[in-house]
Amino acid sequence: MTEPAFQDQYPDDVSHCFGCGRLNDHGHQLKSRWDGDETVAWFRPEPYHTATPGFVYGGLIASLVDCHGTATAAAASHRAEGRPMGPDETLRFVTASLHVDFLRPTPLGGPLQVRGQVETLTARKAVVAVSVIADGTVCARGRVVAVRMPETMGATAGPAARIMEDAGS
Ligand SMILES: CCCCCCCC/C=C\CCCCCCCC(=O)SCCNC(=O)CCNC(=O)[C@H](O)C(C)(C)COP(=O)(O)OP(=O)(O)OC[C@H]1O[C@@H](n2cnc3c(N)ncnc32)[C@H](O)[C@@H]1OP(=O)(O)O
Repeated sequence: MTEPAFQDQYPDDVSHCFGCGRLNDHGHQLKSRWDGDETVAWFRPEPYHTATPGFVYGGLIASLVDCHGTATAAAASHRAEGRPMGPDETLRFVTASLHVDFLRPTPLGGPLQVRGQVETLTARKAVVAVSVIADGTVCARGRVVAVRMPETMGATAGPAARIMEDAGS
């Protein structure tokens, strides 16, 4: 049986992210899982994710790197601390820094493989290297610095909570 994706184990209050939130009907709903010591996610860009005809928009690629990187940070922290993932037991990370190198045009049409490797991990911070691969060719490489989420960013912390409620999500 396939393991549930990291993002499917996030508690509701952090599941509205445009890149990966399972409660965001308008978002990408990226799903990341372990593959040995690395992590992997698959995403098939739609025709409307175009940069120039036939190629994927770079902002979408950055979004995939971002959400796969932060999810990898959360999962790696759980693994390192020997804590099971789940809605009551959450180590939450947000993006402090997002760097992407676009090595070659990314073809639109097939699935993209997004792979993550943890470079460094401390209690408060993870650095994750991410590759975006189309048909076996690495088209973009990124690096995400993910930091444990401040309490002030939770969904119940500000105006966002009200907006989400109004939107019915
Ligand atoms: C597997 C199961 C999982 C289960 C459960 C998981 C739960 C899921 C939880 C959550 C999911 C959320 C959904 C995903 C989100 C998607 C990603 C986004 O779009 S997030 C939005 C964009 N990001 C922001 O809006 C942050 C805004 N910035 C901040 O709030 C702060 O600046 C923050 C928290 C990033 C840093 O806070 P400070 O400034 O108080 O922290 P200081 O102590 O200065 O830094 C901590 C460490 O980070 C480094 N650092 C900080 N900023 C850096 C930067 N820009 N570049 C490099 N390093 C940086 C520092 O050098 C320091 O490192 P040293 O500990 O000394 O090694």
